[in-house]
Order: sequence, then C-alpha cells, then structure tokens
Amino acid sequence: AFSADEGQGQTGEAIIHADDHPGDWMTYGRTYSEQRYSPLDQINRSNVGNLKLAWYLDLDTNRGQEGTPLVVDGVMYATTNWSMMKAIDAATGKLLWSYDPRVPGNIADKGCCDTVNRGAAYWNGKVYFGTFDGRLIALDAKTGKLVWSVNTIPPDAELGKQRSYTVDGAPRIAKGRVIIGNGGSEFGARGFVTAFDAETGKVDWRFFTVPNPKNEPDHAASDSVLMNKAYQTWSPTGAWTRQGGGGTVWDSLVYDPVTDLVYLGVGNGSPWNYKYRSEGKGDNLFLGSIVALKPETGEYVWHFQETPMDQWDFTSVQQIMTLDLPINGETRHVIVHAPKNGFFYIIDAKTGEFISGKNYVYVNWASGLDPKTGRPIYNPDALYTLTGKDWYGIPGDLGGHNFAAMAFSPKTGLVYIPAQQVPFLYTNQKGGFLAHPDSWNLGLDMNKVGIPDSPEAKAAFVKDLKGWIVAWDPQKQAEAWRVDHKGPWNGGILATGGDLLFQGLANGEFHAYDATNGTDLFHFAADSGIIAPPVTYLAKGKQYVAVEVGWGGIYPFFLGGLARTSGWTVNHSHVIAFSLDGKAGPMPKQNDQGFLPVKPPEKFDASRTDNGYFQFQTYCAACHGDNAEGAGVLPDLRWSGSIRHTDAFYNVVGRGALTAYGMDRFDGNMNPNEIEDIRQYLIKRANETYQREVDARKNAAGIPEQLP
Ligand SMILES: O=C(O)c1cc(C(=O)O)c2c(n1)C(=O)C(=O)c1cc(C(=O)O)[nH]c1-2
Ligand SMILES: [Ca+2]
Repeated sequence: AFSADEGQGQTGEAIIHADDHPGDWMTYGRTYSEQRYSPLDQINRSNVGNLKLAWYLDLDTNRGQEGTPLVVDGVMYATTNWSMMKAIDAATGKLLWSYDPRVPGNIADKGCCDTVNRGAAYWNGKVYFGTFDGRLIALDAKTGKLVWSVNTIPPDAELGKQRSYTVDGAPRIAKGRVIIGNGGSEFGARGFVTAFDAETGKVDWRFFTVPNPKNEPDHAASDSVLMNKAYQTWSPTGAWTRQGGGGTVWDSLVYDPVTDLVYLGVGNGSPWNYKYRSEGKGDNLFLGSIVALKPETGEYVWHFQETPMDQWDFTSVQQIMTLDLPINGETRHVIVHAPKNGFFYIIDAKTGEFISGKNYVYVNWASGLDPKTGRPIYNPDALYTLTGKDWYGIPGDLGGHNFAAMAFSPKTGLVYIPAQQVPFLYTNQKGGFLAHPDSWNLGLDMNKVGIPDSPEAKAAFVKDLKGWIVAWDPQKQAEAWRVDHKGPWNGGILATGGDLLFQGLANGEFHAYDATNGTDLFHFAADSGIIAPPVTYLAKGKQYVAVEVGWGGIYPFFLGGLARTSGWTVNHSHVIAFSLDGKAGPMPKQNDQGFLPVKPPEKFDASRTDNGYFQFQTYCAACHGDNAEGAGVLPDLRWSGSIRHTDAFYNVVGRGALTAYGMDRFDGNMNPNEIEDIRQYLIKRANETYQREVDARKNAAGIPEQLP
C-alpha cells in the first residue's frame, strides 16, 4: 500500500505515513518524531473509566521490563529483560512465538543497570533487537526464525581486556540501515554507534562519540570531526585515555525524515570524575550532546552540547522528539529534549541552533542557560571535582528524567515528562583515580556512592525523593500543571487522540489522566512496579492500550530499600492489555511481600565489617542495593541462606554457583578474605535491620512502610 521512493523503503514510507494506519505502532516512538502520540480515540475521557483488562501474558523473567512493544498488523513484538523477544496476538494475548538469544548469565554485572531491553525495530518483514551481550539480531517477523545475528562490539572496542559494552536500547532504522549503540560508561567505555544493512547485517558505517585516545584515525565516519574538533576539548593524558571517555549512546537515537538526519543522544563521561578524566580541562566533546549525522554515511553534520565538563552522569541520551512549533510567529521544525540535567531544550532540528532552554525540574547545579549559546551557567560548588568538596546535586545521576519516555499531544500542545527528583551525593575518590576491574569506575568514593550515611542526612535524602508528571508548555517554556506521584522511577507516558495520558507507576498502578488538566480518570492494580511506556493500537478494529509490567532498572537495584518510598512492589513481569470490553478481570494475587526476613546468625566479626562494606558498595550494591537492603527485584542478601556459611557464600560469590541466574563470579575481583568480609558485613546488616523488617510487614497493608 506504500510506495517506495527517495530511498526510504516500503517500511520507511509506512512509518512516515503512520497516521494513515493508526492501528499499528511500527517504531519505538510510534512515528519518526517519537512523540508517542496516537490519534486513536475509541477510548477517551468519557469512557476510560470503564477500561478493563483484556488479557495478560506472564513473562519468563523477573527483572525490570522497560520495553516498548511494537504492533504491526495485529501482532505485538515485545522485548523483555534478558533480551528475549515475544510475538503475541495483540487481540488475545496468545503467544505466537518467542526467541531467546541465551544471553550468558554472567554478563549481567557487565552493565550498570539491570539486564533490561527497551524494544525492537520492524523493517520489511523482519524484527530487530539488541542483546545485553552486544549482539544485534534480525528475526523473520512471521516465524521468529533467525535471519542474521552480528556482534555489534568489534574486538578493538574492548578496553584492555575489560569488556564493558552492553546493549539494551532499541535499534532504529533509517533508510534500510539498522542503527544501534550501547552502554558501559560507568565501567569504562568509548561510545559509538554502528549502522548495519537491514537485509544482510553487514556494517555500513560506525561513528565514535569521543576521540581516539591517541588522536589516531579509527577508520570510522567520525575520524575527521573527532580529530579536528573534539580531541582539542580533552586533556591528552587524563584517565579517559585508559577508561575510554564514555559518551555511550545507550537509549535515544532517532531518524528524522524531515531533515534527513540521524540524531544521537550521547551519554556521560568515563570516569565520571572530570578532574581525573580530563585533568579538569576542556568541554569533552561529544559528552552530554546531541549529534546529528547523515544516515547514508554517518558523516557529522552538527552537534549541540548540553552538559560540557560532565561530572554528574548527565547523559543526553534521553528521548529525542521532533515537532513543529510556533516560535515568534513562525513555525519551526525543532528537537525538544529533556535530558538528565534538568533543562528542557528547544533546538533547531536542521542546524542544531539553540533556540531556548528552561529547567523543567528543580536544579541546583546551574542557575540557568546562557540565552545565546545555551551553555549552562554553573554553580561553582557543583564542580565538585575541581573544588575537591562533596556536592549534594539535584538532579543527581538518575536525572530529572531518565529513559521513561515522554509524550506530546498536538491537541493540547503540551509535552508530558515523567519527571523525578533523586539527589546524589558526589564525593571524590581519595588519592587519585583507581579503577577496579569489572566494576563501576567513577572516580568517586564507593563507600558513599550517592547516598548519605548519617541517619539525619539519610532521612533528609528520603524526603527529597519525588516523582511526578510535568505537563510542559514548550511555547511558553513553562510548566502548565503537574500530577504528583508517591516517588521517583515511574513509567513512560502515552498521549492519545482521546485526550488521555496513560502511565504506569512505580507502585504498580496503571493510570489514565485527562491530558488537558491531569485529572485521574482510571487506575488498575497491575501487580508490580511499572517502568515501561504504554502503547495503543487496533486489533480487529478495537482499540487496546498495552504496557509491560515489571519493577526494576537501576533505581530499585541501587537505592535498594530506599526505593520503597515509591510504593513497595515485588517483580512479577507481564505484558498487560486493556480494552473497553475486556474480560480478564483483576490480576491474580501473588507474593507482594518480597524476600521475607529470616533470623540471621547472631555473631559476626566486627573487625571485618568496614572492609566488607567497602567491598559490598564497590561490587554488590549496584544490583543488591545500597547498604545491603533489597527492593523487591534481586535477592535481598540479608535473608540469603548463603550468608550462613563461609563456603556456601564463597561458592556463590567467588565460584559462580548462580551464574545461570545472572550472578557472576567475583574471584577475579576479590580474594577469599575480602569475600568473607562481605559476608560478615551482611550478617551485621541483617542483625541491624531484622526486627525493623519483621515489624514493617505487620502493618495493615502487610508491607513495609517505614524508611530508612
Ligand atoms: O553510561 C552508560 O553507558 C549508561 C548505560 C545505561 C544502560 O545501558 O542502561 C544507563 C545509564 N548509563 C545511566 O546513567 C542510567 O541512569 C540508566 C538507567 C538505566 C535503566 O535501564 O534503569 N540504564 C541506565
Ligand atoms: Ca551513565
């Protein structure tokens, strides 16, 4: 039905003309503009109160679900944690086929933030998705049979022998080229994206986002701009030359058929510490930038840097959205962007010219943006790597907005941002930069990693945790209204022609709000925290709204028990779909108390627990929770049977008895004594918190309420 012209290809034309077949959801953000707006309006403000569960499909993983399902001709393609793909009858929820790329379990700790997957791309009868161990896979959309599979990480992209690249973002397809990036900047990585021929899987071009450490050609599309423009913005001998510099493109990359450009959202510095990374010198291009490339060649066209001198994990990878916006009486085609750093940017999509920017959340690191250049006006205290002093930053490393997608409604003219406030205490690593193999390497003090220690400071930190929807008016660069949630880390947002917003929340509720004023019109108990964005589609002419359910991602992993302020849930993973006449009833009741406290051994060796704490925070906390308190996803080690005996614990932590479940072996990182120190520390923490956790589960809801 779609003519192939101007090299877009049949599928490209179908995506460009998405509104001619609004029942589909063919690409990550539904359209190339990634507005996440669907014109469907069978479900609208007057009837959404009657929305019912139409079907649910249980998933075979119990970690975070961040995927945007695609829907093409009544078939849903949903990717899940552990990089698995499910094809589902979108009307009934029946599983048509599934594909498991068998990502090795010991790869989980090679990425910072849960073995998530954000979605697939569809092109010409095939579906494409990345795997956590770095592959890009093309499957036949009808049968689920493998068409091709490539390793997107070339051997020379590995730094030393430390493989720190993981893939969890959704690929995008521009004119027959599948483009994919990766993550790894918390460990040591040099960011790049690669374009593969959609039919054959052959590499077409590659673009590195930060310079070659020796300023040598990589024989990549990025060579000339890196050598002529970017290298000069780095110190020649900083730790970046060993750690890679960062700049991973782990989430947003977009093709815009209007400008015929590909936009990359570029990530944070590696290591985070700017003093160590680049000796406190230079802006460090292209960290914290949007970079525009030509789709055919990967040739550089323009860039706009949002966070020069990044030292806060302020990635610019957050969703890149294009729209046509009246500005001073003239309609301009712009990029709107709400990156982690807390400012809402409007940038000319063709030239990268900064038009305007305003903070969409409270920020304390900059007092504003230079109105001409868009460069942040820094609070000098925020440059903690230069002052050498601690910095309590807002937004912190998780940003005013993270991967949870925002949406735009052309009917209201508002952008709806899943906003949050999660402060971070930035403390420099003492004595210069020291890398720990196979671990987070930030150049920060790992005893702290963001969360204050003293009970008073911790209580203040918990008070500062917030989550809400900002309805942002881009023409006025001002908030129109907001909807407050219990806490941070809620799901992405969908806007529809029925004047509705849909969003799943960290507390496991799925909501519909009035897009004009935020009135709460519908909610449903979905049984586990939701961090994924909903989609809507037609199947047999009927409108459905669907979302992946499953608590996880970095927030509950790292904050651990503190993440429970958003509402305590346990991971149960599903895809769920609603319709006006759904008959699937409420979700079946499952364990909602998580890992139950088990009376710990009484004795521990207090002389070992300080080092145990340091080892735990360095190697374990990013998954098992700050200060050894879990948050309902991965095992809460305080109650683990393995802490009861030295050998049992060593078999798991040192020898890898549970690698198949995602628990790597750490005998290459720590000696048996250090691992035993961790065990002693865990027994201490179990004793300190046992009664509190038992009591918490006696309250009316049967779940913990009191924190920390
Ligand atoms: O710097 C990186 O390479 C990188 C990668 C990823 C990732 O791949 O998921 C995240 C981040 N950074 C990051 O800063 C972040 O806040 C984050 C959250 C999540 C998530 O899925 O919960 N991933 C990532
Ligand atoms: Ca990062």
